[in-house]
Amino acid sequence: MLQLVTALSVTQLLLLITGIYIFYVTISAILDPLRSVPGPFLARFTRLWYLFAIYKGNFELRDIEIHRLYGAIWRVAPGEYSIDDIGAAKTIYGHGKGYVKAPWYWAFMTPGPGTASLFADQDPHRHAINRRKISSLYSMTSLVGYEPAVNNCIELLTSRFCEIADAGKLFDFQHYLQCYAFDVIGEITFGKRFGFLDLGEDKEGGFGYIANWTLQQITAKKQEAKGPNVSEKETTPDFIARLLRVQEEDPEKITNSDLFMMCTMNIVAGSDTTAISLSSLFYHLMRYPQAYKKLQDEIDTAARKGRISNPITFKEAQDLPYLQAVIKEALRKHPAVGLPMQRVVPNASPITVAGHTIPPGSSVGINAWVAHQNTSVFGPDASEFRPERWLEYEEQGRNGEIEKYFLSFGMGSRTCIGKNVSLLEMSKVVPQMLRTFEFVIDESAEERVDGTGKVVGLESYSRWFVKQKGFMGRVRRR
Ligand code: HEM
Repeated sequence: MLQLVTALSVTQLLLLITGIYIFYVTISAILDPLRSVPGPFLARFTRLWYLFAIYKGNFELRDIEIHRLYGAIWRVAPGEYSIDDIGAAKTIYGHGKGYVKAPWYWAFMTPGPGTASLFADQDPHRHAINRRKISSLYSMTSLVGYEPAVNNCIELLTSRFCEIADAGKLFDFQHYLQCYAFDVIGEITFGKRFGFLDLGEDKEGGFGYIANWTLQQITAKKQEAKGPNVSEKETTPDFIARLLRVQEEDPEKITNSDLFMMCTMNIVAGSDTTAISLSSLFYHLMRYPQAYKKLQDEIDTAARKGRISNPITFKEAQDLPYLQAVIKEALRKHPAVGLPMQRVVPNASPITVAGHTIPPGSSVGINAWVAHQNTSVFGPDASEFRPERWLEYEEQGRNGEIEKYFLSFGMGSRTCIGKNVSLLEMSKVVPQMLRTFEFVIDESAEERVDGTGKVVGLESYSRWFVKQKGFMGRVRRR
């Protein structure tokens, strides 16, 4: 046999390998116990269909479209399924159900043995230990300490918008909201901004730039901690200072690689997501003038009656019901993550969706974009931006029920640890901007239209995050 193979030319060998591969995937597809699950033909045989669909940059829309065609489940790749089922969400993401993150998350792993980013870790035990180490830094009580950092960045964003308003310039909203989100998370994490708002521009270099910057800040903070100014050390409220204090007491508890991982995670997971959500919020306010006016009235009335300070505190912002409904609706309408959040079906807890029992080892996930367009949960107007729906759910006592399918921050044990931080950033910046400026979308903004010609949102580009582009607008002082 070996002699036969070695006698083949390179072309013949390649043809043989291709033939064996095609035979293998065809037999696997025929014998697949879930062959009745619908989906694109190619996706039965290869992951390439899924990879290509993601590469095109608008998978979230494709996912909605295909669910409309096939219902609650379709195959994205062999052994991998996209699900749209509120009952399944509890099983897939519920605490203690044993559904771990799928191998897809390896793409986000940090190099190095024994280390794993909190976001990508597939080991539930190690993940729980690491999450516990830092969860208090994201708690509501810790947030008060981060408010001055947010205030500083709001002040800078206000200065940039004043300059743009006075120059009568057209500007890209997404860009400035991105600068804001990066600088806030920089200041919260390291007590130091990236400086994007100071310059009005961000820096090229992606993850490499962030990793370098993080290392520099950790080194600087460690030096500072060794310095004589102990009183400053004790009052500094930033994230890294708190971690260093824990490390000093117990170096085993927070290792150097923990420090690096936790700080970079804040930047990587917390900046684009917040900028995307804020862009969604400002875009929808401008496209739904009634909602804009209602929010403006709520803020102006609260300011007139002295119910909000300048700058507004997080506590005061939480007491503005329409503002909170607008934030939630912006998160619902344009979730930051645009792919199904895939988990592996465990032996102990299989799942049945639309009559299909999915075997252990398969990958299943729900895409927040699909969930949030589900009309049986969010009503026939699910595709509309209507903040009032959140106030109605509350009145009807249905909040708990709806929350089960609100997936902007994920769900269960892997739910977003930075949720409160992002709500702090959003809740403060929106009223501050609206009481100072008037925003108008420009006709040159790039928008998505559906098959009927209806505008459905801003043009976006997605791989994992669904990032808006061409969000051009104007700002005037009020
Ligand atoms: C509006 C802003 C944000 C959105 C929409 C968002 C969304 C999400 C989602 C959907 C997940 C779960 C992903 C999955 O299951 O695959 C997640 C996890 C995570 N997020 Fe956020 N996020 C936001 C802000 C932040 C901020 C500000 C931080 C940090 C300060 C942060 C840090 C993390 C971390 C560390 C995880 C992994 C948690 C774990 O696996 O235990 N996020 N986020």
